[in-house]
Amino acid sequence: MGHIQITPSILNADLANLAGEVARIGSADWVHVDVMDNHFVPNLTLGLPVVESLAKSTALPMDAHLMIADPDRWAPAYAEAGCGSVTFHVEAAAAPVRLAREIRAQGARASMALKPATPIEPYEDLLAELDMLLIMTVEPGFGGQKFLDLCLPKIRRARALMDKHGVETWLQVDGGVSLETIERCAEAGADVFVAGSAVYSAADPDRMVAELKAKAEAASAR
Ligand SMILES: O=C(CO)[C@@H](O)[C@H](O)COP(=O)(O)O
Ligand SMILES: [Fe+2]
Repeated sequence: MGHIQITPSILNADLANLAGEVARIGSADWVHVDVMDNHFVPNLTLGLPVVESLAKSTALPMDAHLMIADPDRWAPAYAEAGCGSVTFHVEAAAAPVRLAREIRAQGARASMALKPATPIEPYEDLLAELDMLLIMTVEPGFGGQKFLDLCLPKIRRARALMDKHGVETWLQVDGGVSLETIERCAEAGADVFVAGSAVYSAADPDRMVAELKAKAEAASAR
């Protein structure tokens, strides 16, 4: 298991002031950027030119979460645009192994996401190709949704498969992560935590990042 990392999602931040919003989370490990295309998910956010500008405007590494159709076409470009980690959805990818290799070849960490109803078991042999596995804990598309406890057994099974194969793959959770739910995720074996509304609805977002991290660290040590 990697060390505990917090990657705030800017989805519910002030999108007219992205650089300023990212400056409010200086102690975060990554900035999580949700790219939605209104095809793979019923929502539209931002795309490559905005991500490229944002990557230049902050010292924090960018964690791009691509909720788009045809990631095979687009994901390597996000790595080229300066994202340190690029996540594609396996439900949308035509050739996930080739895509993960292309992302790595561009110098970024390759990550694959699973929606709540997508099982991990068919992808067991892909884990070594991935730097991170993202287990969604809400249906992708919107911030501020309620955490789905039904995803916890999958997090445990994914962690067990990673241990079995001895891989260094990080295990990220995304959706409804808060001070109330983060311990459950950490106890189940997650080590990278996306938090959107929990961070940006807090009076002091950077302090919330620290509080989330402390809770996850304590829970993962148990
Ligand atoms: O990918 C997504 C939603 O599809 C997430 O990154 C959310 O945007 C996180 O927001 P909260 O659920 O933490 O409010
Ligand atoms: Fe996300």
